[in-house]
Amino acid sequence: MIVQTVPIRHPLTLAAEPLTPSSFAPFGAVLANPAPATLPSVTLSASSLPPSVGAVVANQGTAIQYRALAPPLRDLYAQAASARPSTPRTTMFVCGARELLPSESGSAGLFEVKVLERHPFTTQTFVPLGASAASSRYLVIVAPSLAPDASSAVEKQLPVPEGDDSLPGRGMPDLSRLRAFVATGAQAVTYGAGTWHAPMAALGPAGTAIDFVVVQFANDVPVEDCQEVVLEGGKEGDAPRIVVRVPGPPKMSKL
Ligand SMILES: NC(=O)N[C@@H](O)C(=O)O
Repeated sequence: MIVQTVPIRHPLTLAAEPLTPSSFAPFGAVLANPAPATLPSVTLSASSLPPSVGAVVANQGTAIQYRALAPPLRDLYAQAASARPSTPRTTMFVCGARELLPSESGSAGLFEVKVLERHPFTTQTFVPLGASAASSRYLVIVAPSLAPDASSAVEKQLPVPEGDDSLPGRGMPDLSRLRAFVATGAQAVTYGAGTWHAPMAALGPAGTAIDFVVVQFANDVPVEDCQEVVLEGGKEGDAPRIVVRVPGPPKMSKL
């Protein structure tokens, strides 16, 4: 549900970066095969598996399992004011490719960020389904939280988990520190609990879509499940906007 309108005070154009586990670590986790060239085999030795992702040979040598691919999913609804219990949810978002604004710089185009949202009590994982690792792409846009504004009555009333410094906290998004990442069809992404993020933005030709399996917890109390803010630059034509410069798709090599 929409909880607040946040004014855009300064125009911002930021370049989308490639999504990597380390660059995205402050906001959540990237899920991808850590060693795509390593295939399971009965003769595979532990030393040829990547370290620190919990790699083990599984299924009688016919699989590799990465047991520590990402931090555990989080369900913090025990702290929700309604006391309404959560349940795990597996849903699907069919995300149509977003229209990009024209850009003069030779990039694929510009994506305008108009809305951010957070799920204060749950992680949320998006797994692209059937997407091409080489050609499917989507934008992951996130922002850290500002320090809480004690003078804001709206903010004070928003339900968020308390007393855990590892969480982003109650504050509104820090628009000056927004980050944008380009993910490929070979990557899934988990937004950390309470992390401000833009609604999923699939990239690609008009009329195409990416299907995502989405895994999260929810209790059906709208303000506890999803808090949205609308970013507003004002009514004038030259009002400040936030735009992400999206690089063009990778060139396919011809055989
Ligand atoms: N991220 C996204 O596209 N949407 C949501 O987070 C949602 O729960 O609506």
